[in-house]
Amino acid sequence: MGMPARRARPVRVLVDMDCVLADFEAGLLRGFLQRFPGEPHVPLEERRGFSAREQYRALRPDLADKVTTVFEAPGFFLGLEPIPGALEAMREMNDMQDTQVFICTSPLMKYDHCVTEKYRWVEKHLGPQFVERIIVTRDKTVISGDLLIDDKEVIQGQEETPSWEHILFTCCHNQHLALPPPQRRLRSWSDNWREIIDSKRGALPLDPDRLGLPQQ
Ligand SMILES: Nc1ncnc2c1ncn2[C@H]1C[C@H](O)[C@@H](COP(=O)(O)O)O1
Ligand SMILES: [Mg+2]
Repeated sequence: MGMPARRARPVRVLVDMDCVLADFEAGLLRGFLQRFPGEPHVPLEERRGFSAREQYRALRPDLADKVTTVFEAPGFFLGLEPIPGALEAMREMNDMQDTQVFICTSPLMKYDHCVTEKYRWVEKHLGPQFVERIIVTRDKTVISGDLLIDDKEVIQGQEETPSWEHILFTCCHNQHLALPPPQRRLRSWSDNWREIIDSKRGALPLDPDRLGLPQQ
């Protein structure tokens, strides 16, 4: 008998929510302009850095609290528009063989509306089967997966070497960043996310069922 063949493990993909599935940045700007007309604002093409709060603070210190009131307000997260192509990609990914999809999102520290509305957003746009796939955590490094598709340029936490490869999802605030090799980007949901998932399959053990090998 040779080495026992092990059953294939599915590729596990963790997909961030804000700026990857739900258009946080467009919703924030729209909400800010409605709530504070006449105040200076940061157009999307001028956004730099993950924290909108810090960029508004740099524009004028009192704007930091003003912009924060927009995303802490009831209805903000539920009202976000889906990122183009995101819902179709999630459904297709979820139907792919040997692929597990989870939505991995961080709540605001002021979580009152945010957490419930994230669940309601997923149910509204993707349906109840995806509600079962939601992981809410302030620390994504302790969640195990093969890929994390996320717009935040640096993802840190308790685990120094997370199991996943971080794929940077392009968003207005990160589009100008030059990534250190070998970090990869997904430029939009029209970009080749299938190829990125498939690139992880070679590293996994082979499935004896498919090869006609004896099972353990
Ligand atoms: N671009 C952003 N600016 C400020 N705050 C943001 C931004 N994107 C997301 N957030 C908030 C909303 C979420 O509750 C947390 C974490 O988001 P995540 O997409 O899970 O990193 O921060
Ligand atoms: Mg995000």
